[in-house]
Amino acid sequence: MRRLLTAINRRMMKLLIALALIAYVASVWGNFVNMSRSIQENGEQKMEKKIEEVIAPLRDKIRDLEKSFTQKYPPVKFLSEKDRKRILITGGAGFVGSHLTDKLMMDGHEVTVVDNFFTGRKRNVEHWIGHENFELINHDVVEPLYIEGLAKRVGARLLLASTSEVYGDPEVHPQNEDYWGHVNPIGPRACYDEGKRVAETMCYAYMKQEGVEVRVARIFNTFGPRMHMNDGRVVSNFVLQALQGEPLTVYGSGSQTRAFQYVSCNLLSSPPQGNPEEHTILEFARLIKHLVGSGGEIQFLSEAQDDPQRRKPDIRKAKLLLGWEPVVCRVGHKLTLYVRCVYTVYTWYQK
Ligand SMILES: O=c1ccn([C@@H]2O[C@H](COP(=O)(O)OP(=O)(O)O[C@H]3OC[C@@H](O)[C@H](O)[C@H]3O)[C@@H](O)[C@H]2O)c(=O)[nH]1
Repeated sequence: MRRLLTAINRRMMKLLIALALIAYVASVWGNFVNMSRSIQENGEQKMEKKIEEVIAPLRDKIRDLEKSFTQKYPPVKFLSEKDRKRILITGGAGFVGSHLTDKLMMDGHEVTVVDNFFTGRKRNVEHWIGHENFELINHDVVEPLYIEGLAKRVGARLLLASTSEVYGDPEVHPQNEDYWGHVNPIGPRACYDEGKRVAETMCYAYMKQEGVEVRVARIFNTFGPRMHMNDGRVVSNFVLQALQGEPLTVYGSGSQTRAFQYVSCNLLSSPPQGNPEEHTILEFARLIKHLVGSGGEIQFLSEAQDDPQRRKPDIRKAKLLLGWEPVVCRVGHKLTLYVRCVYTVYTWYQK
């Protein structure tokens, strides 16, 4: 009996040991499985993180692309086939050109912009990219006669964007359409001034010889959003200098005058184009200083050679024949509107 019990106990012992062994192996195995699972999970997380890092910028790109597909364009008028014009704007991605592009697009015309992007910027017209009425071509129109030839071939009317610089340092004040100007042909400003004068000459010669319809707009000092910050003109210089707390650089005594025109006023077409509200450069410097509220002093530098001393457009003819006058910086509203316009540029630069 004792022997039987001992045998049973022994068996039980063996069984218990076997069970304990199995439990031990199972727990070791369980730990091993857990460990390898957590290693795997860790690895997966790391991998997921890496994939996410690679994918995130792609996802942003896709979102941008989707946005551009569903892009909302500025409101465009509907024009019938008969009234809708096909218009080519050379330099249409530049400062003035892009505002003209906006106006003509919103008026419902088909606009093709050709620009070599030397000074023009794609972002100035990017809000039209993809619109069915809009085309953007990167091309250098080196030869104005090419454009005149094109105008002749397709029977188009040609508008030349000329400048008040064709009057040089004027001896007639204010300057009207009939004044021939007073330009130093070998001075530092000559290339620009004479370049525009010869462009006018060629357009008129082409009109006489080939019967191409030509218009010339002599644009006076223009400012507004999309102006180049570093082109050295007085509006950009003063606004930037004031924003950076630097002295405002006035060339000469500052008694020379200009009549500044807000860019959108230019687009109502009439030669010459400008705001007949005349200010001295010193007044203008004080105005900017006051607006920006900077501590920058006014610094007088030496006078620029051949700098026109007085400039202001005579807009009587445009008013009489075309009913045109600047609407934003209108005469009579003096400083309030004028300040608002300068402020627009200031906020544009701040952006
Ligand atoms: O930092 C400056 C810059 C300019 N000026 C003065 O401010 C006046 C205006 O100078 P800008 O260079 O802005 O403009 P300008 O009138 O000389 O020429 C302008 O005229 C008509 C446009 O067609 C031309 O593109 C533009 O250059 C000038 O008397 C100039 O000497 C300063 O006193 N300080």
